[in-house]
Amino acid sequence: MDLCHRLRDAAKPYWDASVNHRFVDQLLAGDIADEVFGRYLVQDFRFCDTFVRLLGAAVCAADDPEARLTHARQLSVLAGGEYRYFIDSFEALNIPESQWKNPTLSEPTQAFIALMEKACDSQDYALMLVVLVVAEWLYLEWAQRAGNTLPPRPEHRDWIVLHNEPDFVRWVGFLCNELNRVGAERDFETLREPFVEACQIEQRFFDMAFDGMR
Ligand SMILES: Cc1ncc(CN)c(N)n1
Repeated sequence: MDLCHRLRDAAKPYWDASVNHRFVDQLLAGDIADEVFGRYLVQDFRFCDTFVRLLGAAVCAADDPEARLTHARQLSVLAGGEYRYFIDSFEALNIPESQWKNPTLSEPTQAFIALMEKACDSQDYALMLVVLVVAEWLYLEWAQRAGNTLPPRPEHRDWIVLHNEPDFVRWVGFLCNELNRVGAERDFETLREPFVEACQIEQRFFDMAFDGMR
């Protein structure tokens, strides 16, 4: 079994709970409450801001010119289509700028930002890849649960498609190959710990969307 699959196995309870979370069930069915989805998107917009910093740090830390360019290309996706998605969705959900610009950060948002900043500050490419792999591979797995019929509302449908379209599949494949490559010589425990922590936060992030709801 390759390193990424060993890491995923080590985090199995949190990984599976996230991929099969009721948030995902309701998003795929298109019947997620606007209040729940809106709360999630406002927090996720803040997550994505630090995620951009993490990708920028990976551009600096990567040990291979081709890998640097692949990370740089993905930055343009975040700054382009994904940014547009957030702005359009805030409008569709009637969330004013005053609410999404400076929200109070939820506990899992703070925890994820702290984990990403720690990886940035470490200048350790393998640690950056651990967080990138969890964030992207776990999202690919839940988005691949989508069947042929996607929900009709663009804010639901596009969030799924952004995470299962062919370019995203290739991006996740690249990240996993990179972690398998640069993590091969590393002590497993030093990678397992942040990997499991990131999976735990992913689960709490979906939980948070239902805060105050039944
Ligand atoms: C919390 C979280 N984790 C992962 C992703 C996918 N980039 C995201 N948008 N938000």
